[in-house]
Amino acid sequence: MSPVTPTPPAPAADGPLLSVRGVDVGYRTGRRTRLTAVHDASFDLYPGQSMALVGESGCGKTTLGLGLLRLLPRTGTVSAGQILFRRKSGDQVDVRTLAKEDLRRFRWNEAAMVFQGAMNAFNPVLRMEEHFLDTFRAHERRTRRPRAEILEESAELLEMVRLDPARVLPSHPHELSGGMRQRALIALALALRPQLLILDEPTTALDVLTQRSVVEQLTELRERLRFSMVFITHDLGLAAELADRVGTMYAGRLIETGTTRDLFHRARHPYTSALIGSVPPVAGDRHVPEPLPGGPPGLNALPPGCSFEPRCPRATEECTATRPELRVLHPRDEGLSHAAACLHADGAELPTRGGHP
Ligand SMILES: Nc1ncnc2c1ncn2[C@@H]1O[C@H](COP(=O)(O)OP(=O)(O)OP(=O)(O)O)[C@@H](O)[C@H]1O
Repeated sequence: MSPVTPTPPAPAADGPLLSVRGVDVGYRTGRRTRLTAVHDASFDLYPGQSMALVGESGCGKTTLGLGLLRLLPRTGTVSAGQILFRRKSGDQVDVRTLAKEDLRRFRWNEAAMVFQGAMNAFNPVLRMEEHFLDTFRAHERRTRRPRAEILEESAELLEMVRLDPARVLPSHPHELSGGMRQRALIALALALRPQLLILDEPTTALDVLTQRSVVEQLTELRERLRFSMVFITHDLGLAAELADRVGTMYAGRLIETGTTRDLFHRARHPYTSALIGSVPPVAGDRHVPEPLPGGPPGLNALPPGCSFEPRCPRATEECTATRPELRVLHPRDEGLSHAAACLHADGAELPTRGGHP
């Protein structure tokens, strides 16, 4: 079988692939009511970077991920900000302004999403080969290609994620294991060589060994195809392993961003520190996990100051009145600055007991 088509060179390394600026995302919750689930999100993602979004349930990670590709449910909208994306052509577009047809081409060709729980992503009545044929035919710019040619390329994609095409292509989704489906979904998402892959809890439904192999394959694929990744996870071990950058979200806001090392070793926001402290370490360091009591505030009843203040061991009176902005503490190029939204971010070091790399 012919080798997989060589990867086009990554876009000019002189600018970000994705520039998210002041993005708000909300849902309509009633005839006159709205809920802002993501507030003022801003970050730059450069070609080849992998960024994890972490935080407790309901903090807005999935909403932000879906918003970036305008894949929100009907009731959801990106209501403010810009999502600037450098296309393969080199032009920069604001994803918010793409017209329907252009948006359809943008997805899969330039950016693709791997959803949580691969079963729901596939149509149960279609064989896997149909899913590949449909994806290529619906999104490719080229003129209609013969079925055999597309299937050959699909087989190469499946081999790339170490699946046997002869077994997978004729099967229906339910005839495959969860791990096989998840890998097939990753292969499908990469079919048109997008520059950006957004993964929402890519390994959650899988057993530990299968998780491991999916993680290894993602790492390998990223080295080979050089796409950028934003992945949403509850699993801090996965974040430490797959990401070179992390963004912590709390109550709809990005409250700390930096390199993986910054967040796991030099966290400057008490929430990041508590989140890391609340899970067992991946390796080494035998700290006893300390649960983080309470939960994030309701999004329509946010406290006037810092949203984390009611749970924060460091909170002072000032924190009840002033909402801290995400402030750069350690500037670096390529979106890698360490920034935290805490009035006391310059204070004493916070415990980082994660034992993560
Ligand atoms: N379709 C929707 N309609 C209304 N509100 C929604 C909808 N989807 C999500 N929300 C609300 O938006 C907020 C953010 O949810 P989101 O799923 O983005 O958080 P998350 O951090 O990804 O959580 P999880 O880790 O559990 O997936 C939550 O308060 C949630 O209830």
